[in-house]
Amino acid sequence: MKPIIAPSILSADFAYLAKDLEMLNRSEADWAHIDIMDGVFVPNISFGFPVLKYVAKISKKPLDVHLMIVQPEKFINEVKALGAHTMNVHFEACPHLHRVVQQIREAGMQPAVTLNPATPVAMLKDIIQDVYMVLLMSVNPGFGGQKFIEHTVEKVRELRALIDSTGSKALIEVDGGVNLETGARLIAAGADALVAGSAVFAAPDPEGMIHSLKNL
Ligand SMILES: O=C(CO)[C@H](O)[C@H](O)COP(=O)(O)O
Ligand SMILES: [Fe+2]
Repeated sequence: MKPIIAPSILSADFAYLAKDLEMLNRSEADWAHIDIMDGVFVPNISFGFPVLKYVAKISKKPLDVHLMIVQPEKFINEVKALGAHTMNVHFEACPHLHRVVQQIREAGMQPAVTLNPATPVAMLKDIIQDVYMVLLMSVNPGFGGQKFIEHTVEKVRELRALIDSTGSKALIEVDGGVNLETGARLIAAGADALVAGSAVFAAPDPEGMIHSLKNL
């Protein structure tokens, strides 16, 4: 099966965002990955809902929303109003993760749990049956264009084993430093979905790069 490809608009040209979103609409991308940062959970601020309202208007791709913010449960209604497909919340930002996952599902979105590089896969044991997807960060969240953390490949294998041993249907998505080389190894290890920011938007032919990632 071909991987799900979710280009991250964090690396798009914000001055010409509509142009980049229209490129994504034409491309073989499956989802548009949306990185929301609050300057508290991560040391950077990206964009918020007033901007994303227009992104949602132009994008024809389902939105894969990655919230790098504290108390993400406060924004379930705002994410829902965007028409988001997936709402990714960080394990490290949610002391009451089970409740947040339930609330996301009740709001009609697919709940996904994201792990920082230093959070072990084993922490997911009691939530893996309840989530649509697990997003493994392969860089420390906050910035695009960082170097891929090698240990993520082993984490994908561990997560695949956990999913298979519990009968969960959770998808495995990986985010950070994904390109054709790291992407191929992640898929071989059992990843279902790849997020790619700079690999797509800094490529001479972004649409061609999405095609190449899709056909890894
Ligand atoms: O969540 C993120 C950063 O926190 C981004 O999705 C990720 O960094 C994508 O950018 P790149 O592919 O350039 O690493
Ligand atoms: Fe992301």
